[in-house]
Amino acid sequence: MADGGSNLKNPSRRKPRLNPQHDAEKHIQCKTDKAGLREVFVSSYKGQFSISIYSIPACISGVQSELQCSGCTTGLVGTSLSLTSLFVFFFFLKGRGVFASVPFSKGDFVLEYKGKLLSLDNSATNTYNSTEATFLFDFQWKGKYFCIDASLEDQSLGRLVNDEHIIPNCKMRTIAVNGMPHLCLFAIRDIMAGEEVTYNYGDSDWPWRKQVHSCPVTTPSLDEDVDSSHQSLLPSECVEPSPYNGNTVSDFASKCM
Ligand SMILES: C[S@@+](CC[C@H](N)C(=O)[O-])C[C@H]1O[C@@H](n2cnc3c(N)ncnc32)[C@H](O)[C@@H]1O
Repeated sequence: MADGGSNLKNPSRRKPRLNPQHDAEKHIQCKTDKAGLREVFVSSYKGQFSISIYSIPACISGVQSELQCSGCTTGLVGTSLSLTSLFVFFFFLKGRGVFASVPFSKGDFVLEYKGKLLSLDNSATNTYNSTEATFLFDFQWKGKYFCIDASLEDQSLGRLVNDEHIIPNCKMRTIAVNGMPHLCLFAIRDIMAGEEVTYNYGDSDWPWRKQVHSCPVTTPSLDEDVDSSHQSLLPSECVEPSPYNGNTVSDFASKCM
């Protein structure tokens, strides 16, 4: 019987799967995002809004139906249900997110969280507004503290991946290239085409997590996970400056070979 040229019928002719670590290194060096991912603005009502109950933070001004955070622009707009209550409902819009347009397998490299690498050793003072601060990712590497500042709108996708602390499909790990750390997302389970790429932002009490989940699921884990998190940006902290006073380290990335 003719095999029709199908790789499915002849496994030896299938393209070998790239080692995920090498795949990550290749994309870091080429400074490109992987094919098979796309940016989507999450704007429909179908599960894209979360409803949070939260005490009224100091940065909120206004009364009753027009409460609005003076510093935040990430969808932090809410309506007071009761003047006497310390609680208010907020409707959070996720904004942009990253979706897989092809399937990914458990273990695959998915994306790099690109940005400026800042170190506590560097002395320049950076200040961020509340929106920019949501793109700062703190992590430890070789016993030192670093931060990836992804606040610049650079068209990269890693900075647009949203938080999911119960059933994330990716986990952040550090990958060293040319002696410098890079933050990369790897799939911790199979990801279907059409699924949103997510990871756990860390242990902060993020306001959008206040929604009720009826079916908690245990999160699978990988070794060598990075001990890291986005900087906490609770409404009451939204004008706090970044603790990082670092110079930009921008010359570590290799040119595409
Ligand atoms: C690093 S940015 C992610 C990209 C962002 N969605 C955007 O459009 O720029 C982090 C911000 O996304 C939003 N976000 C992330 N995960 C979310 C979630 N699960 N629910 C609601 N908003 C989320 C919050 O506004 C958060 O401050």
